[in-house]
Amino acid sequence: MTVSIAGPVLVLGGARSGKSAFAEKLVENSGLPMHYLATGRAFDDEMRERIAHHRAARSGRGWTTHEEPLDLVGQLRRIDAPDRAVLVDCLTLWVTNLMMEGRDIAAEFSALAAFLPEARSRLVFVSNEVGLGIVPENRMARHFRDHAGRLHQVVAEKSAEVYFVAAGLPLKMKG
Ligand SMILES: Nc1nc2c(ncn2[C@@H]2O[C@H](COP(=O)(O)OP(=O)(O)OP(=O)(O)O)[C@@H](O)[C@H]2O)c(=O)[nH]1
Repeated sequence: MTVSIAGPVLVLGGARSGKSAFAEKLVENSGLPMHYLATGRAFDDEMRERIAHHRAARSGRGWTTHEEPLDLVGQLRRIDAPDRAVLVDCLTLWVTNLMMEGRDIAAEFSALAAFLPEARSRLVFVSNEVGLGIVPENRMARHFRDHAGRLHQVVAEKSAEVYFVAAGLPLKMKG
């Protein structure tokens, strides 16, 4: 059964919540050509292994993979096309990469917000909800948490559907 994706979709959740698997299922059920845009970078062997595992799990299932750690909006524009689904995994790693490179975070978020209503492809964004714990002691972690929270609000506002996934169970929050 195909289930259409009406507009941008945001899938939030904690680590190992099952958010990526749920987002992949949404895209696979759309019946559209499937593009996976990874923002993650392999900094060490453990991350290299995780990425290899994800690539192996997607292989043979019809996914085209793109890797773009920084220029998310540029890459979304480059691959934008009607009748195509694009899964972005994940927004929090994008924020991490922008912070590490000292990029203008507000300008990047505005560019994404401006692109969303123009997008022709069906977009599904995965992101980590990192704002539920105690206030981090470290300044950079506090900034990261604030940026992620702001970005989620921006994307949620422009999304047709928003989900929160915990323990593998999706809770629909919008749409
Ligand atoms: N560079 C690159 N990164 C990838 C690729 N496939 C997956 N990733 C990254 O792997 C990350 C997810 O890895 P995990 O840490 O295992 O997943 P998780 O977010 O903790 O767990 P879930 O809640 O189940 O999604 C994503 O954010 C992607 O950016 C790929 O082909 N290339």
